[in-house]
Amino acid sequence: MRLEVMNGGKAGNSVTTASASNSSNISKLNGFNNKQFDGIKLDKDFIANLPVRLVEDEVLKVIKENEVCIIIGETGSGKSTQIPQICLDAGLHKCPTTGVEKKIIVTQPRRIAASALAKRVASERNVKTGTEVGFKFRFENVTSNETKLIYATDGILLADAMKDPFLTDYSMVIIDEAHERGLSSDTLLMILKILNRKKEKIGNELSLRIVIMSATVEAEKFSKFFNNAKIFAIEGRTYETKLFYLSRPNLQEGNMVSMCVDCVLQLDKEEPVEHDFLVFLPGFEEINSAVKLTAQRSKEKGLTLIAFPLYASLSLARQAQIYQKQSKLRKVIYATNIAETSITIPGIRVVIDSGKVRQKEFVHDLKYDKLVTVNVSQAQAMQRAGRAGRENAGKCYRLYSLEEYNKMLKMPVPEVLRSNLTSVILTFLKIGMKQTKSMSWLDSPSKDKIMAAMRQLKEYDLITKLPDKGYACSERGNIVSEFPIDPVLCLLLFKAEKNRCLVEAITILAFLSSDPVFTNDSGDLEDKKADEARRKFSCNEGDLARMLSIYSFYKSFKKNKNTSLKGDLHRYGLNEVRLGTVFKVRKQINTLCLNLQLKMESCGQDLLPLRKSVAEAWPYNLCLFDPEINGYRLASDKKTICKVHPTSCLAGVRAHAIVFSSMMETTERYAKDVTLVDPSWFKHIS
Ligand SMILES: Nc1ncnc2c1ncn2[C@@H]1O[C@H](COP(=O)(O)OP(=O)(O)OP(=O)(O)O)[C@@H](O)[C@H]1O
Repeated sequence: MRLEVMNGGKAGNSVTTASASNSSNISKLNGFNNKQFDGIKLDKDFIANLPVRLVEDEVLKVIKENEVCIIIGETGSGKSTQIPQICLDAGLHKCPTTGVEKKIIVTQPRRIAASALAKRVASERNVKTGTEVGFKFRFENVTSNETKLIYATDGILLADAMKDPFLTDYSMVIIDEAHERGLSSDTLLMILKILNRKKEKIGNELSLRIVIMSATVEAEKFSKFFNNAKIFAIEGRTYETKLFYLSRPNLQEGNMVSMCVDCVLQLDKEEPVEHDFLVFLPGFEEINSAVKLTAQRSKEKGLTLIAFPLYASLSLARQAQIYQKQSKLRKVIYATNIAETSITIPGIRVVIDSGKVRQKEFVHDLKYDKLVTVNVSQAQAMQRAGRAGRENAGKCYRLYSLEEYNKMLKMPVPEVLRSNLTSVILTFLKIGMKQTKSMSWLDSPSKDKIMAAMRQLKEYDLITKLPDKGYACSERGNIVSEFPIDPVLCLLLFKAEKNRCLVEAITILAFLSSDPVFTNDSGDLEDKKADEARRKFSCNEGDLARMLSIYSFYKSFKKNKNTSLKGDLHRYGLNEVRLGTVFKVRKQINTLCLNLQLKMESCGQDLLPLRKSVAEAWPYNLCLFDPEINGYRLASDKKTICKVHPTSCLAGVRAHAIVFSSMMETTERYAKDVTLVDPSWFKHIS
């Protein structure tokens, strides 16, 4: 198939004010040739000519003079790597009033960006990562006492804020890629605003600087939110990215994978072999298919293409493969939106954008999350295009027409508007807010949704009414807010403690808050092998029971030092890295339960108490089998029908009643991680 494309101009061109166009410097800087450090090539002139560096003094002045400011600049202009260094070199890691040494923290929506940026900045400063510059995310802390500049995921800073809302360890917080509007970064901004207001009230002097950065942020909205904070725009981009669109609207939605692979094969004929490709697809299923198809087609045609997957649940080691230089081979990386912001992958000169992204949406009426595939926003499309043209001029092929692009939303829908609000509200109450009315939202969810979340929190006994006015976290709510898991999932702990099976519940929660452990999910094994593995561990009681048997299998292998854990687990169709994560999460939950002095009891082989606990914790997730439709109906809303997910132990079993842990909607609605229950148990559950 010949892909018809039309030239659509260049990426960017949206900002004005401090002009720093350096295009005249670029031709002589092609290629990095100065110095090699940590495997990354650096060029001092190149850095000095980044648009941010050309207006360095103005940037610093704005940051110094304003407690809160918003900085916007094109992709690749040097925001994420240079602004934190400018601040560090100016001593802004010290408390502005007392001069005490603190830290600057820069938040990123994703782990891969946090670690890549820290490594890049450490290299630029000629220091080892983890000394002056480090990074932090769940289960990974590459910082030390010396660290003054930390790149971290926004979830990590949010966890810090829950413990210390005044963030006293930091002199400065930089929220990068604010346009993404993830739940953690929005919640953080709301906490920072409250913090600011509180400081004003108690007459505190300047102690924490806040900088909000993005290429595409809705600057005015953020400015208004922070009391008309100063906006500073940096003009200029390093290299051009030429945009191409389909000449006609894309009507082949179901054919996204083959369309992307066709595009890769076609461009392979046109582009020099040293130009690597980055292809954006919505999820790991499409990515694994695309990697396989590319390998197959490349072999058939004798092409020199090597394809890599990139998505969040891949191990960090496999993610890092994308950075390896491939001599005489063209690297083609198929990625989710994990590669959309902040990262620079050396060698990428061409981006192919399917225009789709997969995201979670909460169905408020029925109280479950569904996964949907939607069009990206224009802001996301711009970020994707921005991954080319970082070391040299680049190209971006959009697999949609200009007309389709113009119909896309300008900005992504903020996660707070499509999420269950229970955890956000719990966070607010935890930091001392008493009323939903006084919570400031960047985009306020509807009153109905806020009220529904409050009802759910009350129902689950996570909040209590205060004698005067408003609410506070209940004892149970305080406990739940300590856990790194969804509050609703957490309810299982309390029911299990009562039913004397907390040990089992902890293991299950560790599995439910980690990625699936069967290897085909990471593309390592054929589906057939993973299916075999699933059958091997299958349990009549359902998928949560299967998790327990996988866990004890893993533990016994781990104990046996004579065997090769990796080889054995692989043979059994299990992913060692993911099981390792489950192990760590389990340890974390276990420690929290011990600290809280919960009764650590096990139900042993008899899983009845555990199944009852599941029924009591998630009664809304009860589904009853309907032979007429050969499927299930949600007990709380009979119109809602679903199937058991094909990867479940109970797929194909006509069980009378089941409770699911999550629901997934693709072309069909699937109950996932299901447990066999008895409908009579529900009569006693309020
Ligand atoms: N890990 C890296 N390897 C090679 N070059 C890099 C790396 N990180 C950054 N660069 C170079 O530094 C430039 C500036 O990167 P930086 O991430 O600071 O820009 P940015 O304005 O934050 O971009 P974005 O908005 O896309 O995140 C990039 O265009 C790239 O040329």
